[in-house]
Amino acid sequence: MKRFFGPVKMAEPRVSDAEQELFGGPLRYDMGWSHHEHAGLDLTMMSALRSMPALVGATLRMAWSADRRALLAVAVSEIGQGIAAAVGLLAINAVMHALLAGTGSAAQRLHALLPGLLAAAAIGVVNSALSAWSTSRAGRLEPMVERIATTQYLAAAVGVELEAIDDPDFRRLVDVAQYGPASARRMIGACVAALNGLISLITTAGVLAVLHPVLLPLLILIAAPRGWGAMRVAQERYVSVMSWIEHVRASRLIGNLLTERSAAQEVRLHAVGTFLLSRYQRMAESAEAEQERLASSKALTEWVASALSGLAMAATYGAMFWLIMTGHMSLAIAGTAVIAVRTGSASLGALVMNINQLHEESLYVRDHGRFLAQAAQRIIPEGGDPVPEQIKEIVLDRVTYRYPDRDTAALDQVSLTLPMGSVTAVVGENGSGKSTLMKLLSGLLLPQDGALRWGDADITVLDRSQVFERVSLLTQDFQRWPVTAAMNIRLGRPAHAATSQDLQPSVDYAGAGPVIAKLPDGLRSLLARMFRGAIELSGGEWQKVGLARTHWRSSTSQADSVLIVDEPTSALDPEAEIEAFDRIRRLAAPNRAVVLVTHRMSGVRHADRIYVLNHGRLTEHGTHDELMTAQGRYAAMFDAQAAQYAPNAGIPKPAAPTVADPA
Ligand SMILES: Nc1ncnc2c1ncn2[C@@H]1O[C@H](COP(=O)(O)OP(=O)(O)OP(=O)(O)O)[C@@H](O)[C@H]1O
Repeated sequence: MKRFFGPVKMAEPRVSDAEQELFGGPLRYDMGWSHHEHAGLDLTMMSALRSMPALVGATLRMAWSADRRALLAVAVSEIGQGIAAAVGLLAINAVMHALLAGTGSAAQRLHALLPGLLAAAAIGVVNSALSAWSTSRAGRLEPMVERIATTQYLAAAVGVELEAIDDPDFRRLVDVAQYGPASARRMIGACVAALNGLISLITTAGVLAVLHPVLLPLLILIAAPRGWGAMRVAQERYVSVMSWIEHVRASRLIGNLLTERSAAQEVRLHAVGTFLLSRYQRMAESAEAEQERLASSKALTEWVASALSGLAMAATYGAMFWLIMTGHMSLAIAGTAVIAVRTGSASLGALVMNINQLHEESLYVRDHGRFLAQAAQRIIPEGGDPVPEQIKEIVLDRVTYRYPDRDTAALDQVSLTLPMGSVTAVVGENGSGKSTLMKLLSGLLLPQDGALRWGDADITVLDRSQVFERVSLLTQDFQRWPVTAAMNIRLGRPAHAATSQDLQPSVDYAGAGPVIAKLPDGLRSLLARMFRGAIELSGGEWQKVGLARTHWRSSTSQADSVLIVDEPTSALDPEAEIEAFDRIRRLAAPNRAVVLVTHRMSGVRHADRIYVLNHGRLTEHGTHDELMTAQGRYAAMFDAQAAQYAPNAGIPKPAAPTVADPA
């Protein structure tokens, strides 16, 4: 019994050996993120039914705000169809009476049939016209609702703090919620159909109750098992989708890697292709096994539901037979009742299916709603004090930051000052916290301890959008937008209109002139390999376009600002690298502080101040000469790099292996 009526449980994850091998275990949601809000994961029938009105209400509110006239038109036409169905039944009842209970000759009885038949025909015409009207209005509403839900989803995703995007739980919610808009669209159709079913059921039930009171409960008995079956199947499917979503995503990821350009070389050279392909197949097979399990479970549930419904149908006809035999029901009424029970059970069955679809879709709409609610809590706050035009310096005062899923702080009590007009370099080993420091400086992350001040104002009281306005960022993994070269530069400050002439100084500044000259359409060339006629640039060429974008951003604002460059030259050849560092230094202006993060020690020696980060702590700072004299970590890093280029250093000898290589 529990198998059919208990809460839907997630299938025990069966770990495929491919998953174990590639990911170290099963890739499944533990549903923990759902649990904390809705204790006991609301997948019982009653809780599903309880939460549905609110979710249907939310979708209808979206439809109302999209086009209230269309929504009203749908409601009116559906109510009209329901009334037409009841009037149609009454017309049939009149026909039955004329046929079975009428008196007179056959011709007279046929004449008496005519008004009822004509009325039924006219009602049929009205009904189909109303149905067509409803279909056309619902067809208008559906894409609008999907668009509104998608826009809400995207707006919420772009508006949240960077910390939320880095949070794995929130990221999962972002993934799950993407199904919400399409479900909201389908909910409109399901709402319309459910409304139609409900109204025609109410009217049919009204007619049945008038014909004989016992017919109504019997009608409900027929449809109840089907309703239960449909809901149960929907819940099982939802739980399955949720528990397998990571698995599906992982096997899709492997599939994509096999065809991706960036992986093409290793796929071939290391024979990764055939290896991953076999794992992909094994993972797909375990997903297929889950589909099969679901289909068998669905078949069993539906079979039980149909059997129970069939029993109820037999009981109904048995009761009618008994009523006729005992003279409690006339033959004419019984004839109409048979038709009404058939129409009623059909519309009840359809209603149940529609409510089931509503329920299934509402589960996804609920995730969408939950995402919007969480995003609203993690949104970058709007408003705040304006950032003063002149700020003199940006100060970090004993700032600490720890990523949500980490035990140790990425930055620990870091203090530094960035005066306007200066170039500050930050160096340190991999993972020492340089990029985290840049995210804090730019206002993308907020200090968890300590303070970050722009001039005299603490960043927490400032209008963050104005802080962002003042920051230019060039990172090594800057976005390569699949748009034209001109737009790639202009996206540094998209709100600022720009002609090709306006962008030319930025192109010249970045030394990107020869790159653009090589393109078939100059700045108008599309830079995206996936589109026909588009061009792909090399890594170094892209970096020049990135530098031009940064210049465009910096040159379009005169207010005091900060320019952050994080490994800007990683893909540049030695000559271009020297030029690039020179250009970056030249960007330091009286109204601009430049912060440079790099592993290339030659690029930092001319910086006004150099800070050395080690395991999230600032260990040294000073000018190049001061730090070299101090003979600390900086001097060691600088000497190590310089030694590789010293004229008499020769080719550096590889260190002797500490463990003998058996190969
Ligand atoms: N989004 C994140 N979520 C969790 N931990 C992170 C995240 N980003 C960085 N970290 C961790 O924070 C620490 C500092 O990382 P950060 O990227 O700031 O170092 P970095 O000095 O810029 O390194 P690299 O020179 O390799 O670019 C590392 O231990 C890293 O694993």
